Amino acid sequence: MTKVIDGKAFAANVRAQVAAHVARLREEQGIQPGLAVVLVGEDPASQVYVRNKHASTIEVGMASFEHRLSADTREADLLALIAALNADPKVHGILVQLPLPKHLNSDLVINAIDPAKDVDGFHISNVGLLGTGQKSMVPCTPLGCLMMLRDHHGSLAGLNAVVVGRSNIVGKPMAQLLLGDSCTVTIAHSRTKDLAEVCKRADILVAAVGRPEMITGDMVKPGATVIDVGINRIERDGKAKLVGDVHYESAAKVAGAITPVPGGVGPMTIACLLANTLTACCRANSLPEPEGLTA
Ligand SMILES: NC(=O)C1=CN([C@@H]2O[C@H](COP(=O)(O)OP(=O)(O)OC[C@H]3O[C@@H](n4cnc5c(N)ncnc54)[C@H](OP(=O)(O)O)[C@@H]3O)[C@@H](O)[C@H]2O)C=CC1
Ligand SMILES: Nc1nc(=O)c2c([nH]1)NC[C@@H]1CN(c3ccc(C(=O)N[C@@H](CCC(=O)O)C(=O)O)cc3)C=[N+]21
Repeated sequence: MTKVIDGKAFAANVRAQVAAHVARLREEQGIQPGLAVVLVGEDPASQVYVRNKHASTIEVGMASFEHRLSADTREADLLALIAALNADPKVHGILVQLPLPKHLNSDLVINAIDPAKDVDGFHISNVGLLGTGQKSMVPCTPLGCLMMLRDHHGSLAGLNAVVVGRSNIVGKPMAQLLLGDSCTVTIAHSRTKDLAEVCKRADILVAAVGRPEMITGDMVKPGATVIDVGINRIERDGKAKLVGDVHYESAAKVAGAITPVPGGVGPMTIACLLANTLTACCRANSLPEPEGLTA
């Protein structure tokens, strides 16, 4: 029987652990973790996502600071806001929603965030720390995937992992985390030859491509664990629908375990954002970090 990995339930459990830790921090230390989210422009998908994040932040007892800037915001003004958030002791985590409008240099903006407050783990310092196996802030989506994989497999050591996609926000950090857990890692991308054959070797197959239902059952090794990171809004039979990068129906027939979309990786991403904010707050105050919520 194929196991459906319930990311929604898993995420609820992570959020409950975060909430319990936050309550203790407030009672025992008088400290409230705070998360600032910066949204530039009016991309509708980003707006939904930012609203969800705000609600979850409040729900676990953290302070939420939202900054909505117009699409034509000047780079200097965005950098000034980041400098103010870096200096604000009530803010322990800063997230700048991506993608940014084209006239803004996202590398420059991300690298302006204090690495200790970079709860996305995108700052060059955190990328370097992760790559060298040092303590860092770990990107939320790959961290969520890792938590589900560890829960399902116990040890990942020696397993063949294939990550399809090499973006800085998902594919590359995912590969680093799997390597950190001693998988034999392959990173596939748009120039990979015979993608089906490469995927078919995977005990763990992570799809982060951004192409609706591209990974089909015939590309999956029988019994493999399939993690679907994709979030694609498509129209089918005249209705709007959310689908992953994996063709769920055919892949689920072959896989040993699989994450659905919605209800898989997405909810874990938000839960890990809260976990990272809590971790950042504990580090900022030289307090013990939450256990089981970091990589
Ligand atoms: N659930 C969640 O929390 C999150 C979900 N997402 C979703 O995950 C998906 C990936 O996001 P992201 O990493 O930002 O996307 P990017 O567009 O930045 O990267 C996509 C990657 O897929 C590769 N790719 C594209 N086409 C093919 C192909 N035909 N065969 C093999 N590889 C291909 C690209 O290769 P190349 O480098 O050669 O161009 C690239 O490396 C999206 O659907 C996104 O919405 C993203 C973040 C969080
Ligand atoms: N700086 C930055 N950090 C990010 O982590 C980041 C970002 N920018 N830009 C956009 C992507 C995308 N992303 C998602 C998070 C949660 C869901 C999520 O909760 N999805 C629900 C469905 C939600 C729905 O119905 O729309 C689910 O899969 O069940 C989706 C997508 C984070 N991203």
